[in-house]
Amino acid sequence: MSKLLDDLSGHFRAIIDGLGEDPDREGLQDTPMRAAKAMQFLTCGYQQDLGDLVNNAVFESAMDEMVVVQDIELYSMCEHHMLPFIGKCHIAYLPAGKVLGLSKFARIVDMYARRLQIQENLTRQIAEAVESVTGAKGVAVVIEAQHMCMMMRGVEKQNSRMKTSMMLGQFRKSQATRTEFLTLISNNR
Ligand SMILES: Nc1nc2c(ncn2[C@@H]2O[C@H](COP(=O)(O)OP(=O)(O)OP(=O)(O)O)[C@@H](O)[C@H]2O)c(=O)[nH]1
Ligand SMILES: [Zn+2]
Repeated sequence: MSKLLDDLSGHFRAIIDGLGEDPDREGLQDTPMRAAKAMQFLTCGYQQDLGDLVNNAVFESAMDEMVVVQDIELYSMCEHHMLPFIGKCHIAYLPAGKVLGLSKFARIVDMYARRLQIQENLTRQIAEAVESVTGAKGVAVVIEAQHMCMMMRGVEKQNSRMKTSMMLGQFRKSQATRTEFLTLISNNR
């Protein structure tokens, strides 16, 4: 077992103790280590590298129209409360001679989502990553998500959703390109 995991497990034991629970009672004995492993998984994006993740899956293509990958599930952790926010991510790009392997969009989303985040920064980081690996003429990212810190505590609003968008290159310059993207993702919902 790694020292990091052992340390994290010790911290979770202290949290359980701090909550007034008995970390040694039967049901909780393995909980600190389980929680440590779960938290390590939920933040494993810190250990990933964009180049390794894309693994050269960038292919030459004469395709120069918009490509959209819609409804990529997203699970992240808000950096203010360390509670989950959950939603969907839509990505579009205008290829400039190169297209990216389809699964890599989801991998890029996960790499940045599995960190402590705010939704706005997550949206920007995904857009910039897609731009840097594809050299696209434009990239657009929209995320719609629900934040557990708004639902389970605090203002306790169950139906509000946060929508964020990041438009780069042609998507920022051209209203028509932006509208085409937003129309495409609003169909078939
Ligand atoms: N902009 C943005 N805000 C977020 C995100 N996740 C959580 N927050 C907000 O971060 C803010 C933190 O506010 P604070 O007043 O410091 O914390 P708090 O007392 O727990 O706030 P309440 O949630 O209002 O009870 C809250 O308004 C949260 O709703 C996010 O992804 N983006
Ligand atoms: Zn929060």
